[in-house]
Amino acid sequence: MLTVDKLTAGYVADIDILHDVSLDVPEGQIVAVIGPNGAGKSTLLRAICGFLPLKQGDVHYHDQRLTGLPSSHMVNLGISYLPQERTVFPALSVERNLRLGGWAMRRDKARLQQALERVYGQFPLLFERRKSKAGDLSGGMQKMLEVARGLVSEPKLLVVDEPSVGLAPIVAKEIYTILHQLREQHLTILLVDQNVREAVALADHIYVLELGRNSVDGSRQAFETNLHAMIRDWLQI
Ligand SMILES: Nc1ncnc2c1ncn2[C@@H]1O[C@H](COP(=O)(O)OP(=O)(O)OP(=O)(O)O)[C@@H](O)[C@H]1O
Repeated sequence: MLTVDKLTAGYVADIDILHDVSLDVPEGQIVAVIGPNGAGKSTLLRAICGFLPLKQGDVHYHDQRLTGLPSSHMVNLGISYLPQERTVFPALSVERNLRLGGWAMRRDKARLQQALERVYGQFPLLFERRKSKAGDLSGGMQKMLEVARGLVSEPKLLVVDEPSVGLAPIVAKEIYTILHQLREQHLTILLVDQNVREAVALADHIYVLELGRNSVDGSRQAFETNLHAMIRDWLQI
């Protein structure tokens, strides 16, 4: 569904952060990218989603070349990107935030209403707080709102960067429960995560990025068997 082929990118002209990175995200699967701090995981998602120009390589989504397309096109193609940074509009209500997620369908009021009802069905806590200002929600609920807002547009591919960063472990657990539910619904997800254990538990296939390059990749089963050795390697203990 999504193919990244030998992608090279960086923030300034003469320094590359990613070098020849390749990966495949098959339809209906969850693919996780893990790796040490600064490996370039967030940079990879930014480059895939059009927020950072590629210096070399290609990104294809089905038969469409994404390379060079502006990030604003992604939602029309069925791709929803949830960056690591907080992106809720704190002064707007939960419902107004969700409606912004359905911006592309704003002229079709019945469809937007249906999409909201579907999302409220998945996130009953957000329905209860629909009139609250998003800024009054806890950090965990704000992240939940971001995920829900990303789903209003009925994406085919969800690109998620570090969904649990900054959240207390018990709250992070709720976010992973939501991602597991999305997996049951066969949504295709590309996930970047520092939480190796959760990422491996969730993903069908895992890629390790080190110093901006592909390291190993393999199935969840292979990683579960090797997880301890891998974490020891990273921590160098
Ligand atoms: N906006 C930016 N401008 C310039 N350099 C950046 C920018 N964002 C990240 N970098 C640099 O790119 C490199 C990779 O960072 P990136 O955030 O992609 O790594 P990461 O694997 O996601 O790590 P982390 O898990 O710590 O976020 C780092 O050296 C970082 O300093």
